[in-house]
Amino acid sequence: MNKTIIAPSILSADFARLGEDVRDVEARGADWIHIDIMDGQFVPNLTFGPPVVAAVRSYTKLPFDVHLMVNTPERLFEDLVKAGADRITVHAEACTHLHRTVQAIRGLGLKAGVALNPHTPLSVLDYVLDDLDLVLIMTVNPGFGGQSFISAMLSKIKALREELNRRGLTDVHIEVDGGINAETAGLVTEAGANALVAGSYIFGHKDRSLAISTLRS
Ligand SMILES: O=C(CO)[C@@H](O)[C@H](O)COP(=O)(O)O
Ligand SMILES: [Fe+2]
Repeated sequence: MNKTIIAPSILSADFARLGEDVRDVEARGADWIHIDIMDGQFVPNLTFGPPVVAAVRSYTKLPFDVHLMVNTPERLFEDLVKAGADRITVHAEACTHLHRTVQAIRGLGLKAGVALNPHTPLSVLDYVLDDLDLVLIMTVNPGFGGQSFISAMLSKIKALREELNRRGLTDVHIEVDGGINAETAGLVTEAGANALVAGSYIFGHKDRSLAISTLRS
């Protein structure tokens, strides 16, 4: 895992021209498309569901990295597979049976991730870490784009990287999400993150190619 993965979050795209915005960030060097699904329950905001994911699928060949900020996420899995999702990340805080939920994602042939809110300790992953493809460390409280990075998350990223190394799990991605920009990207990669989600920084930049290459470097 050498190259840092850049995943623009379409929460900050223009929803009236979502397909074109997704095509545009692919052309400008993005690696994954990060798709935030919110239910208005687990988080106060409400976005969209599988039909919108399916509608943008034909605009890009990039992997769809779906971040589910919903309660009982299992109910969406089959529709997300049909819509063309490649990776599904659920919140540990939203799953009563996290191990079973992770197995369900993998059972459908997708990559499985677990996200942790800023207050959630890494220890909730102790008995599931070996079954994951990705851990998403939230660097803001989930629900909205454009919030400020919580710097206390740097020690959490570092501790996770150390634990993954200790277990020999060098292929597990550490993704970060929230407040990632030209300043914070260096801090999180230094701490051990290798996949960076960025919404407002990329979609709000007048030169998206430069925004993506800046985050990657
Ligand atoms: O999951 C979320 C927010 O809950 C994100 O993926 C946001 O879309 C990140 O936005 P920025 O902080 O990069 O503007
Ligand atoms: Fe997200």
